[in-house]
Amino acid sequence: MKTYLRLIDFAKPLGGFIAPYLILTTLASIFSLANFAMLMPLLDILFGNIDSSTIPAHPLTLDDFELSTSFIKNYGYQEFGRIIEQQGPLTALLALCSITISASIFANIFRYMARRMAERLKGKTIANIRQAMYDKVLSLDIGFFNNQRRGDIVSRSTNDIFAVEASITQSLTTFVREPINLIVFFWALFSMSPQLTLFTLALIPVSGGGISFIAKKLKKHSKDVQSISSSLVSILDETIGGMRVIKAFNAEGFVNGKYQEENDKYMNSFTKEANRRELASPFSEVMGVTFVAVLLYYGGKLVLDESSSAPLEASQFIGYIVLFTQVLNPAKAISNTIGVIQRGLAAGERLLEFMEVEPAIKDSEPLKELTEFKGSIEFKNVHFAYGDNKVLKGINLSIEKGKTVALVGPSGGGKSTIADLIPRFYDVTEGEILIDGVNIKEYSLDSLRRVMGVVTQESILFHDSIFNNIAFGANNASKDNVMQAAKIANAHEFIEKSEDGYNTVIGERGTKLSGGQRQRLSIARAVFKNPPILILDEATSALDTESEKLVQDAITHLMKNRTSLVIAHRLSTIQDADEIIVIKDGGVVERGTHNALMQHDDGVYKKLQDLQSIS
Ligand SMILES: Nc1ncnc2c1ncn2[C@@H]1O[C@H](COP(=O)(O)OP(=O)(O)OP(=O)(O)O)[C@@H](O)[C@H]1O
Repeated sequence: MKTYLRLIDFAKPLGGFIAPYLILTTLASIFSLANFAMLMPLLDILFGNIDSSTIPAHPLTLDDFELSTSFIKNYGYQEFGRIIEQQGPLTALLALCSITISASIFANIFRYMARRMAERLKGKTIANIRQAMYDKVLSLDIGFFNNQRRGDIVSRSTNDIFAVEASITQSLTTFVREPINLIVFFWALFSMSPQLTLFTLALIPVSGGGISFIAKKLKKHSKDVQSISSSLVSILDETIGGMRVIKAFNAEGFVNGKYQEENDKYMNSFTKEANRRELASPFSEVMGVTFVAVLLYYGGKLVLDESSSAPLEASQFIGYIVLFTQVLNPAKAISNTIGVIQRGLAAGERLLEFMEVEPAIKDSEPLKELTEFKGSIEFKNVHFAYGDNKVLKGINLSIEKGKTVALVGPSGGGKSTIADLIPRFYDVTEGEILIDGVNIKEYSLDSLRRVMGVVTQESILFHDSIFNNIAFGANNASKDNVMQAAKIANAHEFIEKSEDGYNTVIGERGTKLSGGQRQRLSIARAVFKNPPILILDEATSALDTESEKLVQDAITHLMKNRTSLVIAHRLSTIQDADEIIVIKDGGVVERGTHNALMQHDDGVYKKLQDLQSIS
């Protein structure tokens, strides 16, 4: 119930929905009741039970109106009697049929209007949930995504949202609409024969109990189906992302086997769930027919037994049975909805579980704004671990304003991790990082990240125009500024040659561009942002000489007049750095200028340098 109430929150505000929906539904229900009730006078006209003798000695007028079936019946029969007397039974039949059609038209107009409202609510709910999911994804820290499969999140935001949406809106509409139908129809049934109606009411809990038992059984399987289907999305996502490798390694069969295995699991779970779900329908069907049969027997006895205290006319009894079948529909709808809700709740729990994840990195109060970078970035005895894996062990370093510090060292030593700590992609586990003497945790994340630009080893581009990729995150960027940034990053020329220039849409993750072009766009993006601090994970090693020179030039332009932390893989690029820090196994093993480090004959830097000059 708690889950349900929290999910309902996404459908809010409900104020504008409930009242009009209630009114429209009540009107629709009253008109359909009128529609079905016409059967009784119809039968009575055919059997000759209505004629001029049904006009009482003191005819009823509308002043005598009261909301009871007996008034409506007597008044109606009196009027039909009049028509038969004056114009014959055929005209009365015609009048009756016209009333039936009109009632049906009105019932359907109101029902349609109510449905439109319900659909709008559905659309709104789904949009709200999607937005909340997306907001949550954006708010989470990078570390979260290391442990979570992407497909799982994608699946939650599609399959689970649909299940939740169906269950919430269906429950809201069913639980508003069907009780009204039940009240209206039961009111009619009750005033036609209290005895018979009390009898049916006593039977309802029996079928209700059976149906809710099945609904409970449904819930467990739904959870299995949802989680397997998200695993399928994950595999598909990984397959598309890794298509080159799959093909190059002839691994189609291998990945297909994995997919098939999950798919079979899905099929089995799905079938199990569907079998149970489908059981609900025949179960309630048989229940309904049994109901009617019991009712036929009991009601038939009342019709046949002339001496009964509450005798029933045959036409009334037939009318009663028809109305009663209409009561079964809402009852069935309610029981179906219980099944849908159970499924929705299983999906809803998964969604809420995701929405409850607190980002590990967030602003702490009171906040300081880092408006301008004035002095230095300092690492003081910084330790860091990914879970239990201790990666940094007591790093001390300082980058003065305007200087360039380069990190070099063997792969896996912790260089990228050091870089990730400055924009707080991760938080230190021990020690502190200061900017202008203040712990970076005291600054707002927004202002901290505003003063720095990050160029990563892998150029991350979005499926959008080149213009928007360069001006990423900025509203109303001017064409001149974007072009200027592209020129500095040596990207202007190739952009101009692309089919639509700056408006060319690059494929997903920039697949339509070469590696060097992608990197120059990433650099242009950093130039455009124009941050005082630059964090650069160099990736020139993957490029050919021509392209590398263009990228290297771009980087040199980018670093001009900035404070930079550069992770260098090609040592030739950082020889002019103010300080070179050699990182190995999570610690600083050497530091100094290029010339100073080259003096240590058996130093790590010298060895790395020698290795690279051989290759
Ligand atoms: N997201 C992560 N989750 C867990 N462990 C990680 C994660 N990223 C890196 N590591 C581990 O942390 C250690 C340091 O990695 P890091 O990427 O900082 O090294 P690096 O010096 O930048 O290496 P390279 O030069 O190859 O890029 C490695 O042992 C790596 O396995």
